[in-house]
Amino acid sequence: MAEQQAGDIGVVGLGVMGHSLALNLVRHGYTVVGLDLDEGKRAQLLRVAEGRARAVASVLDMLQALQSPRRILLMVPAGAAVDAVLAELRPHLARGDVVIDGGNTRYTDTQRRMAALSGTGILYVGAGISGGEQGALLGPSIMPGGDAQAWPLLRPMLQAIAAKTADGQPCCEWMGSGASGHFVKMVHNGIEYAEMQLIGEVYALLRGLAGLHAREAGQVFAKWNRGELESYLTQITADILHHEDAESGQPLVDLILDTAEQKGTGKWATQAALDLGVPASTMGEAVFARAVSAAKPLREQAAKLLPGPRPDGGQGPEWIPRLRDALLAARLCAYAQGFQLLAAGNAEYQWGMDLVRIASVWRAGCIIRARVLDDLRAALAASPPPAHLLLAPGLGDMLARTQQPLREVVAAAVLQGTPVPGLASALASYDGLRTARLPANLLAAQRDYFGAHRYQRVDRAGSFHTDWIAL
Ligand SMILES: NC(=O)C1=CN([C@@H]2O[C@H](COP(=O)(O)OP(=O)(O)OC[C@H]3O[C@@H](n4cnc5c(N)ncnc54)[C@H](OP(=O)(O)O)[C@@H]3O)[C@@H](O)[C@H]2O)C=CC1
Ligand SMILES: O=C(CO)[C@H](O)[C@H](O)COP(=O)(O)O
Repeated sequence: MAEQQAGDIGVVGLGVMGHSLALNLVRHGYTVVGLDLDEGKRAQLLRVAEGRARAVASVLDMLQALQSPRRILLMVPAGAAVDAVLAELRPHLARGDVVIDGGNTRYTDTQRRMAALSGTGILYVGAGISGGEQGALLGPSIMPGGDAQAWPLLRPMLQAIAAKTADGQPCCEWMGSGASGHFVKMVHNGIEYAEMQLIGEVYALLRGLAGLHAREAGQVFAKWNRGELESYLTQITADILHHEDAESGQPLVDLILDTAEQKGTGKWATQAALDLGVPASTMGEAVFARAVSAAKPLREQAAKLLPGPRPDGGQGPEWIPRLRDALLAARLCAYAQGFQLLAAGNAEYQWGMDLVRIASVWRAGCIIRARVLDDLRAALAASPPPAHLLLAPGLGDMLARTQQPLREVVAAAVLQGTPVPGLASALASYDGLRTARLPANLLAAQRDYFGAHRYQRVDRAGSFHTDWIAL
C-alpha cells in the first residue's frame, strides 16, 4: 500500500478469521489496516499481502491510518475481548464511524453494546460471518445487521468479498435492525450443530448397522453428495472418512478421541429457542450430545455396567438407501426448526428480517450450505408463505417419501442400542407437528389437579377448574 494512501477498513484481530478476511479484502482492491498485538501476526499479514496492507499495534495508529468515516471490523474472540477493544476505540471514534463486530457474539451482548452507543452517532453492526478460515479467505457468507445507515458504507465491500451463488448473487445481505445479524448467525450455528449430529449418527449406523468400514462409509457420503443430500458438511464428511493416518494406515477418524467441544453458539441458539417457546429439539439434542461426548470416563465406566444391546453391523448394506432418506428427512426437520426460531426472534424483536433473504445468503460460503436450501428458499418465497416450512408443498413431498425410512432407521437404532438423539428428535418434531390431538389434555388436568392452574375444554369456551380430590 502506498505510504500516504488512507486505509479503507481496519481489521482488529489478525487470527484465523481476521487474517483471512484481511487478505480477501486486499484481493478485492481494498486497503486494509490490520491491528494485532502479536508481532508475528502483523508480519505474516505484511508478508502475504505483498505491500497492499498495513499492520499496526495500536488503536490510535489504526484510526489515524483510516479514511473517514472509519470502518473497523472486529475479529476478536466473542465476549470480554470485544468489550475491551470497544472501550479502547470509543474515546477516539467520531459520528458516522462504523464498528462491525464480525465474531460469533451472543446477540444479547450486541443489544447491550448498541444500547450503550445509542445517541453517539457511532454506527454499530453485528455481522455473522460463516465459512471458517477458507471461507473467510475465498468468500464467506456474511450476515450484517444493526444501524441501517452503515449498510451503504459497507455493502460494496462486504458483497465483493462474500461468496457468490451459482447464479452470481453475493451471499451477503442486510439482515435487519438491532442484533439481527448475530441472531441469524447464532441460528445458523444451531442448525450446524444439528446437522453435524445427524451426520454423526448416520455415520455410526453406516458402520454399526450396515457394517461398513470408514472408507466405505466415506464413499457412501461422497455418492450422497452428488444428489439431494449435497451439502458442505456431507462433502467434508466424505473427505474426512477417506483420510488415513500416515503412520498406522488406519482411518484417521478411528484414532480421534470421541469428545466434541463447543464454544457456545449452539447452546445460545437452544437457550433462545427455550426463551421464545420454539421446539428446536434437534438443536438442543445436538448440544446435549456434545455434553454426553465430553463425559468420556463416565461413559467408559457405564459401558461395562449397563445392560442393553450392542451394534454388531450385522444387518448389511441394504440399509444404505434408508439411511440416506432418514438423513434427508431429519435435515429438513432441523432446518425447519431453525427457520421457526428465526421467525420467532424476528416477531419478538421486530428486526424486520426477511427469511427468504436469510435462506439466500446461506446458499454458498457458509458451513450449512446445502442443496435443500434452494427448496427451503422457494417454500419461504411462496405467497402466502407456509404456516410451517414442513407444510410447504415441495418439502411435504420430500417428507412423504422419507418419513417412513426415518421411522425405520430410528427403530432399528433403538433396538440395537445406538444412541440417535438427533434423528429421534427430528422424527418426534415431525410427528408432534402432525398430531392434531396430543396428550397435553392430561398434562393440563394434572396441572389443575395439583396447582389449580385451570384448563380449557374442547366442547365450550372459557377456563375451568375441577375439585379433583372431592370427586
Ligand atoms: N475460526 C472459525 O472458523 C470462525 C470463527 N468465528 C468467530 O470469529 C471471531 C475470531 O475467531 P478466530 O479468528 O478463529 O480467533 P483467533 O483466536 O484465531 O483470533 C483472534 C484474534 O483476536 C486477537 N485478540 C484477542 N483479544 C484481543 C484484544 N483484547 N484486543 C485485540 N486483539 C485481541 C488475538 O490476538 P492474540 O491471540 O495475538 O493476542 C487474535 O489475533 C470469534 O468470535 C469466532 O467465534 C466465526 C466464524 C468461523
Ligand atoms: O462459527 C463457526 C462455524 O460456523 C465456528 O467454527 C464455531 O467455532 C463453531 O462452533 P463450535 O466451536 O461451538 O463447534
